[in-house]
Amino acid sequence: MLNIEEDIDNPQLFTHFGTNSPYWKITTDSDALNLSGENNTATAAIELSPAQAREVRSMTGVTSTIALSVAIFGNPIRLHLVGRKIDTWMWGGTAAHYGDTDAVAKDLESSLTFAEQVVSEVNSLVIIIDSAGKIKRFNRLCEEVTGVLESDVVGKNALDLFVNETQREETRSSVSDFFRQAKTYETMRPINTNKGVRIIKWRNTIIESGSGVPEKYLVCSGTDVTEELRAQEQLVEMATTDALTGLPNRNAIEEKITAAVTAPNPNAFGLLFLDLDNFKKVNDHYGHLTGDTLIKEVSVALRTCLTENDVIARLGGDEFLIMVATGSQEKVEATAHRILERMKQPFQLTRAEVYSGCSMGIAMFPEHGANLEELIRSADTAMYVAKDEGKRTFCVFSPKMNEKISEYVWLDTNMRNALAENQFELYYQPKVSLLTGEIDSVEALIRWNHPKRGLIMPGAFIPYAEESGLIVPLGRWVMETAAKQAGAWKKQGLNLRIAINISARQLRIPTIIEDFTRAILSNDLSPSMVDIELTESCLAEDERLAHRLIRMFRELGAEVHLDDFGTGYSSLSQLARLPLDVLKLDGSFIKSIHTDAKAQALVRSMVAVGNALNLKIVAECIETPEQADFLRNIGIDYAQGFLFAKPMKLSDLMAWMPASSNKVVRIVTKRAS
Ligand SMILES: Nc1nc2c(ncn2[C@@H]2O[C@@H]3COP(=O)(O)O[C@H]4[C@@H](O)[C@H](n5cnc6c(=O)[nH]c(N)nc65)O[C@@H]4COP(=O)(O)O[C@H]3[C@H]2O)c(=O)[nH]1
Repeated sequence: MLNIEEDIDNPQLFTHFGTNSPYWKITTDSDALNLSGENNTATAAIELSPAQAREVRSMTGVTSTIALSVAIFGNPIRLHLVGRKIDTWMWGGTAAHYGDTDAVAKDLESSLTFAEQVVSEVNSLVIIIDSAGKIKRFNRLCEEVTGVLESDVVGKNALDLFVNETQREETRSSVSDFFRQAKTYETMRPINTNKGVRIIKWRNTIIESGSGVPEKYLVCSGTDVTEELRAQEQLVEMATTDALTGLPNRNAIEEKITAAVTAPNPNAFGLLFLDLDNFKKVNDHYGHLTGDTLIKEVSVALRTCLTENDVIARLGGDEFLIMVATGSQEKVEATAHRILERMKQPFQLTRAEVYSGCSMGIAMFPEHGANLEELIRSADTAMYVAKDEGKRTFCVFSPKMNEKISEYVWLDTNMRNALAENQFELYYQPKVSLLTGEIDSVEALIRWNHPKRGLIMPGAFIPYAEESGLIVPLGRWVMETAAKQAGAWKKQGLNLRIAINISARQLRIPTIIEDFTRAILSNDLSPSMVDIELTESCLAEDERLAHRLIRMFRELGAEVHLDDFGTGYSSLSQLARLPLDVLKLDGSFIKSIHTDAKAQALVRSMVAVGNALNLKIVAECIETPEQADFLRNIGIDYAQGFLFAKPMKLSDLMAWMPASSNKVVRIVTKRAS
């Protein structure tokens, strides 16, 4: 271990400078070696020979030692200088005189060399700069990375050399703050390297100089984090981007919305929840690849309808969320209109040209939600209402919509139990011959006896059952119950046909024909005892499927009736193609039939169509004898309505039949098995 105090054998330095290790410096413009004590208390200029001065000036930026034989005020002394090149024009360090000078100097030099080697070889960029921003050290890695040699940069301003102009002033002030506060800190800076601009993470620490004039230095050790940052960016991008469309994903837009609503003075904005209409059909029909292409095309199209301040994200499937950067509801609605207009144009996909409408819900901040969850829920609710209102439209949220949604939630939980707990019941409404008054058949109409709510009519739950898929088990139950009833009547000697309603959604059940056949056979019936009522919407959804199933029902012996005729869009040619038995005129035409000439003309033309196609015609919702007379006079065969009988429970129907001799002449048994 080095003990400087004990090794002193010459008191000269202490006598002159008040210290055994005065500071030394030499500049480019003079060969005098300047020695000075602590706080410049005592100074001396020692003339060196040109060779000695050259030797001192050969010291590099890396600290090293040299020994010189000089005289101080005439007294010879062997001085050991420890120091380095400090500036482009100055060298400096600490001078000492030791008894075992060579050994000590060697020891010191090897420690310094070791430290220098560490600085040089360490796998970090190391730059040491002084409080004026001038470079003191620039290690090997810095040289490699920048292609600049240490000897060329020592004494030059680090910021001017390596920090780009835009960041220079900011960096300059943070460096001087740093010298003032002398705390270690980390910073990330782009620097120009021979591989282009790289991002370096710097750990900056202040150290006091160990030699020469006491000075603070900034030691910056840096690591190239460009790749790491890039990887992080990629991760962030993956976590916030929808892979299919490249749009922001749910996380990304939710973050934006949260930031917008939690800002100190939040601005009003609109949220637009968008869901494609009939996307499932495209997927089912053309396959998922085409479905994906459609989603991509739609995302491009949607962007063209937005301003650059709006944010659009794909939430998944065919759902998009748009944050419209305006506080005005009118402007959000204008955006929705633009989208609807754009979506009227077809999308050209590889295998097909596809029209894809959309339904949208709008929620405004802060009126329709104070936070992310409320806003998205409101926009989503409004979107569902838009779907419910016939799709290809948008709705602005209103609190009333929540009632509708809570009704859906109620239906969802209660309908599932209702089937298991036998709460459904079939009512029967007779269809009579207008000419004879005979009962032709009955229509089975479903009712729900809820233990608390009482009797619930089908209009209140069938649409929901269709949407949720509950229509599948419910429809099967109707089929089985109606067949069982027809079987029971058959056993009693009463051959009364029952018509059941089948919705468009039910036609898509692959086992529908099988279910029908099983219901008929297990009740020892012929299918001709059960008729099928389909609405025009069944034809609109998938005409080919409807056509095929109608044929199959008829091959089994069932009659197929087209319900609510006149309300849909069946063309004459379409009607002519369908193998139907009966056209059932919609009740809406009947209401004013005996007074309104327009309604009369319409009904007459529908009757003409029916006759031309050789179809039986049934009119529904007959409430007055005048309506019945008019319809009879224009040649309508059968009718159904409150005038004859309301839909009745089984027991009421059975009670009504025998006592109805003034209304019902007799029960007809046509095509009975
Ligand atoms: N104002 C008035 N109304 C009359 C008159 N005569 C009959 N009605 C009503 O008109 C509707 C006729 O049934 P729909 O057109 O098949 O229309 C049915 C049918 O589309 C559907 N539905 C009923 N039961 C079932 C079922 O088991 N399955 C399916 N999928 N749908 C059903 O629910 C709709 C409504 O059924 P309901 O409420 O029972 O309403 C029935 C019936 O009660 C009348 O003179 N005046």
